[in-house]
Amino acid sequence: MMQIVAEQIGKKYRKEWIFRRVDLTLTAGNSYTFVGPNGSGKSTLLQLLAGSLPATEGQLLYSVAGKLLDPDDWFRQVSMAAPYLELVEELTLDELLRFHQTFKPFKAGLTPEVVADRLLLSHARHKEIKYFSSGMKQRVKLGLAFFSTAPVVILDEPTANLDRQGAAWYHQQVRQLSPDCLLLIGSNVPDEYDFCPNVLDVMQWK
Ligand SMILES: Nc1ncnc2c1ncn2[C@@H]1O[C@H](COP(=O)(O)OP(=O)(O)OP(=O)(O)O)[C@@H](O)[C@H]1O
Repeated sequence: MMQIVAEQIGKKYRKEWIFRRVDLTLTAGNSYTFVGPNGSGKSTLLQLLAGSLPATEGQLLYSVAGKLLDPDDWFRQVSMAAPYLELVEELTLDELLRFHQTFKPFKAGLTPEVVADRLLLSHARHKEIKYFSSGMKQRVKLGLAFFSTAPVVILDEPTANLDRQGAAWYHQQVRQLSPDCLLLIGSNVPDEYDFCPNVLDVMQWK
């Protein structure tokens, strides 16, 4: 079983501590939402937990069935969607899905064609991502996270840019995630995490 443990982690930018002494044990099969006001550190903490930003102090551990993973292999465990993570704009949707699949496989039976269909974007398969609307791009980012085999799914502001239909799609998909995955959300919108029993306020780590 996948587990992420944070021991006394802290992050400092220049002279300002964004958070300190964060102790967490995040276990597969659960979802956790990090909440807090704008600028409180939700995105920074999610990027640390994803292993994509280094901590200033403390230690982060990834383990599977009690066995520690090499930090170089963490990225394989994680699929992350966030407004600040860009898609490759020059590719068509079809090309992007094929490219993505080469380093993060989709779940069994999900071909790029099926994924495009699940994204409600079959009509846009041959359109370059740069011509997608912000809501279409957001659906693609979420889909790459939802449909990959990575056991850790991290969603920062998942319904940003989504219209009502897009938000309904998000709710439907997030509830269909495998019960064994570890889901981490960063949010200020209660509707985005109404299904999530573990809500953690980042202000406690100031
Ligand atoms: N690269 C950086 N250099 C300096 N300061 C940074 C950097 N990235 C983030 N910060 C600061 O860290 C703090 C936390 O930012 P972060 O984006 O994690 O907050 P957030 O809770 O996700 O906010 P929001 O709800 O607005 O998305 C902010 O004060 C921000 O200015």
